[in-house]
Parts: sequence; C-alpha cells; structure tokens
Amino acid sequence: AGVAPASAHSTSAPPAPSSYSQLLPLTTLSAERLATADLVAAAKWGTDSPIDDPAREQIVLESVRRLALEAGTDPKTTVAIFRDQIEANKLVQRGLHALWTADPSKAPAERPDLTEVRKEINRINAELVRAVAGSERARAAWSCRGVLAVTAVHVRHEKQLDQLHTRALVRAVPSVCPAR
Ligand SMILES: C=C(O[C@@H]1C=C(C(=O)O)C=C[C@H]1O)C(=O)O
Repeated sequence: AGVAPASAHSTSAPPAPSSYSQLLPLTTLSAERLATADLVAAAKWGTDSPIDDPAREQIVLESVRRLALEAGTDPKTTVAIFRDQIEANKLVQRGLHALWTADPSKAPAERPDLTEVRKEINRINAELVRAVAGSERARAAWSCRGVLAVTAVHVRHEKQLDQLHTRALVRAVPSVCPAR
C-alpha cells in the first residue's frame, strides 16, 4: 500500500534535481578548495610569501567573474561567494602557521611549488563556478540555509574534517544563500 506508480514522471519532464543535490557539489568543492590551503600554507612556510596575496586574489576574482558570465550566472553573487572562499582559505593557512610556529615538529618537511598548487586551485575554481551556476534554484529557495547546513554536515563526515577545516568550511559558504 502507498507505493507511488512508477510512471509518475514518465509523461512529463524528469523530476527537477533536489536542493540537496544542487548544493552538495558546491559544498564538496568548497572543502576540496580548502584542502589546497594546507599545500599553500606549506608552500609559503619559511618563505617571504605572505598568506594574504591581494594581487593573486584579484586574478582569482576576475577569472571567476568571467567564468560566471560564460556560464550565464550572476557574476556579483559568484564573486561574493569566492571572496568567502578566499577568506576561508586564509583562515586555514593562518591556523596551520600558528600550529607550526607553536610546535615546529608539526611543520611540513617538504615545500610544494605554489605555482602548481595554484593550477589546482584554478581547476577547482572553474568547477565551483559550474556548481554555482547549477544551484540557482536551490540558492534562491527559502530552504537554502538549512539544506546547505545539511550538506556541510555530510561533507564534514565524509572527508573527516578536523576542527580547523570545519570552521573554514562554515566560513566558505555564507554568501551561497541570499541574506533575508
Ligand atoms: C591560496 C592563496 O592564499 C590566499 C588565498 C587565495 C585564494 O583562496 O585564492 C588567494 C591569495 C591569497 O590571499 C594563494 O596565495 O594562492
């Protein structure tokens, strides 16, 4: 009893993707972008390269603005989302540098090439813009914040995020949902 007919959708358009399935890629990619912060922090550790690099940030923001226009999604919202992504990335870098300063035995032994890490960040940026473009309906919905929180809990668990990366994930996504 109570089983919906299998043909419920067969004569019309396929069911629209749920808010959850629209927002999960955005949250997953945000966590993947944050994972690069560990590499960036290691690349900068013990060098003159500062955590804050406004020139590089401008390049990132300009590139995602252009990608948003190409994808037909709002460039202002996209740039706002990436400003948060960048702040979250720096939060992880600062956290790790503080940890390594307090306990140098935890500092990385190898120094990754920052240019290579930025290529990886560029790839994630492009995917993230596609996830922004693919989540317009979910982001406009009244349920955005609640659904977004559920995706974050899922990603935290799936990727076994520590406290620093969990805090950063929360910092990475507030602009995803419009202020009400
Ligand atoms: C990740 C970096 O560190 C910071 C964070 C950035 C980002 O999240 O894209 C960009 C520049 C820096 O202010 C970097 O220098 O590449």
